[in-house]
Amino acid sequence: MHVVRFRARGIHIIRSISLTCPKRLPSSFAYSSSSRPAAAPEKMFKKALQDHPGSGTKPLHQTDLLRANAAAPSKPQPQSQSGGVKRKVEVAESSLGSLHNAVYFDENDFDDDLDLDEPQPLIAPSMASSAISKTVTYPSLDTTARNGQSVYGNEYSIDINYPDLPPMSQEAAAPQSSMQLPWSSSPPSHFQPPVKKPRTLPWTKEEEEPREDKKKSFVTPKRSRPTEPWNKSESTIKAEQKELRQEYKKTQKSDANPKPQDRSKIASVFLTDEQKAVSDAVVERGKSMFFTGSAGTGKSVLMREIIAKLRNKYRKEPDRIAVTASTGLAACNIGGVTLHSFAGIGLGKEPVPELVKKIKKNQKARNRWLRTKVLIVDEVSMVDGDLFDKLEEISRRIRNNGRPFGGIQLVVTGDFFQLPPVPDGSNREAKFAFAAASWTTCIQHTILLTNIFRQRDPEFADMLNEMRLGKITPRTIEAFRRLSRPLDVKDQIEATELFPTRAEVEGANSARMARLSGEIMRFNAVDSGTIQDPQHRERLLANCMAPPMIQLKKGAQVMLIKNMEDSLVNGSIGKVVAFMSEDYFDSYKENDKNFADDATASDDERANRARKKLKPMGYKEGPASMARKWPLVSFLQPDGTERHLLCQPETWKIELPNGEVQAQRQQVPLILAWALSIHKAQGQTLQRVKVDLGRVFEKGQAYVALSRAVSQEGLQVTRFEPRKVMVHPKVVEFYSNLVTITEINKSKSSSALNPDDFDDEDF
Ligand SMILES: Nc1ncnc2c1ncn2[C@@H]1O[C@H](COP(=O)(O)OP(=O)(O)OP(=O)(O)O)[C@@H](O)[C@H]1O
Ligand SMILES: [Mg+2]
Repeated sequence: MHVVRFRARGIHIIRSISLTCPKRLPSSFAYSSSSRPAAAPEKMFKKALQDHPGSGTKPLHQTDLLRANAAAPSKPQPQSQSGGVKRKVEVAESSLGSLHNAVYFDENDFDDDLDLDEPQPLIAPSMASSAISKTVTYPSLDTTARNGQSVYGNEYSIDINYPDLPPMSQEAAAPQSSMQLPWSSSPPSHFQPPVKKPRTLPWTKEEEEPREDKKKSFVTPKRSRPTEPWNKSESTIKAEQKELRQEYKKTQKSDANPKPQDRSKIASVFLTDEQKAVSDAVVERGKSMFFTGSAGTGKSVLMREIIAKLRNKYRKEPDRIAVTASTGLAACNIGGVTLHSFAGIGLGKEPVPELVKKIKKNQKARNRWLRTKVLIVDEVSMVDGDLFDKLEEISRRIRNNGRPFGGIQLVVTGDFFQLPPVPDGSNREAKFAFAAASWTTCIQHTILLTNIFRQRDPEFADMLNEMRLGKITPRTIEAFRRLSRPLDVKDQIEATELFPTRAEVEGANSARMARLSGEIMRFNAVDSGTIQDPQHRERLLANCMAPPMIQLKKGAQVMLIKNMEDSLVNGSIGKVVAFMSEDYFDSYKENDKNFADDATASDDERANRARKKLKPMGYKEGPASMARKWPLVSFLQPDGTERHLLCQPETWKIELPNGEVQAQRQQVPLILAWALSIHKAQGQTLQRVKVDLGRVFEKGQAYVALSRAVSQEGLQVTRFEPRKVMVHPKVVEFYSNLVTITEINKSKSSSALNPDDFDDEDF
């Protein structure tokens, strides 16, 4: 891949001009295509990461451009279409405050730290979920990308041979909160993350070689006859010793070679060159970066990788990394806290000196500011510019360090074409973070990611990119209007309808639930954490993806809201097929031969037959049936297969950088998914989506909603109106500075970038 650097106003673009079809990326993805050979992208990138001096507010001169090599892109990049976007863009009315209240979580996102000094209870481990799978043919299903949060479900794996990854170090794999608390007397094993035991139904046996531990659980271990220790013969002792040695060898072997499934769960995603370049710049060189790109360019995947690597880098001082996001929902998704919560500024309305006083009074908040070396900010498009400036000044003052952001390294991501900052109730128009006075001094490098992973169809990706930039051609308008037809689906999974307001979502989901017959099963969350005040805790958890209570019935359409395994990820859609206890579920595998003929039966039939067959075998309905029943969900996978998961409670944490879990929720990892709010859908990848554009009212909403879909076949759009595609002119202007390189390269081929421009001295 060729990498070109462009520097203007403190902005660098690392752009792939040529994808020489890297191992992991099918060449159909070579969006930005050129046939020139690559020239040491690593070196060029190093050059691109040259320390940025001072404010970086130089005006854009063409002489500022550097070229990595003589290869100009043979075809303009999709993003480059915004270059010179001068057309009038529609701006939505500002009086939308009431609608915002219905959609966004306003003060719920902004907690204060008053209760931080309360004692910390031990954290309960999350319960394991169990998975089973079988193959079913789903006609006309798109087989494209999975959910945005899956770093394991690499949808291109069919095309590419990946090398085996080395196992991740334990420090990297274990979440921060699993570290032993210094004051605790519990043994270290109590702080290890719970081991998940995937469970397999018998009919999956032919497809999947059972893992070592499963094999063990099926086989009754050989035991030597009990003998009094003083009454053992020499040969018995020798036999026992031999057995012990073999056992020991086995355990050693399995420790050295993690099971394939475990490895897939902890394995890193294969980053593309541009993603890797960003990761190296952040982790190895400590650069302050903003990486952005269209929906589906892997920003979230990259951010998760960066967080994992940084956690590994600072494994001895985990509180050096602060993981934050603009909203509670986004924070919950990456296991962090809101930016407000991290800062300890409450709503943050006061002037900086008052906020500084407030923080200084709060020892924990003050310590956070002093200890933090890297501040991660996800979904920055919803961070207010004035807040960014305030935080920058607060950091300098509290840390007594005059460098930008008090010397803290910033790692920021998001797409400003997506949802904008939440208005604060005043009439003031929300200010984007990039418009903050301190933005250019704090962000040393801006990187535009260009490979779109979510949509494999380049035509669809182009349509969405036009929409993103607010520059829709008549041809694209026509194409979107053609998508008003109902989806042609032959299985049970319906398209998830996206709505702008929560009320619409709740209305749609309850109407569908009411249509189902059958018993309602209610699942209440178990909340805990260091915040003892129930209201405060509730406020913190209000933005958690998992609801405090969920009602389900057999046949309910649900979305998985946690990454479980490579193909069962946040965003997977499925149907509840049964409710059963863990013991009952286990009975399947223990009696697998009895169910071998069940492959064609429905899950209900299977469960009934199982019950009948188990009874004569000594299965008692007693304790097992009294035990808590969990939803068994049949999930649809991108390749058209079906996979079953017994959905037992998972844990969501609101965790401070020092590992303190302010609040946590244990709940079944499901939400109803006939309908979903656009706010909750942000960041998701969905196979089947339905959007009524007549309802959208906010800039970026239409783009966020439609760009969740992976294919045109899986997208239904009604009332498509170009005027509904609202783009903020300031965002267009900001991005136009990032993408004018193609134009400039085209018009000024003599200023072709030279590889020598990427010498290391530039750093
Ligand atoms: N390097 C990669 N290799 C393969 N697939 C990837 C890679 N990076 C991302 N993906 C896949 O692309 C899809 C979109 O990724 P992701 O959600 O990170 O995009 P995003 O830029 O955060 O999108 P959005 O702006 O909508 O949040 C996911 O299915 C993810 O698994
Ligand atoms: Mg994302």
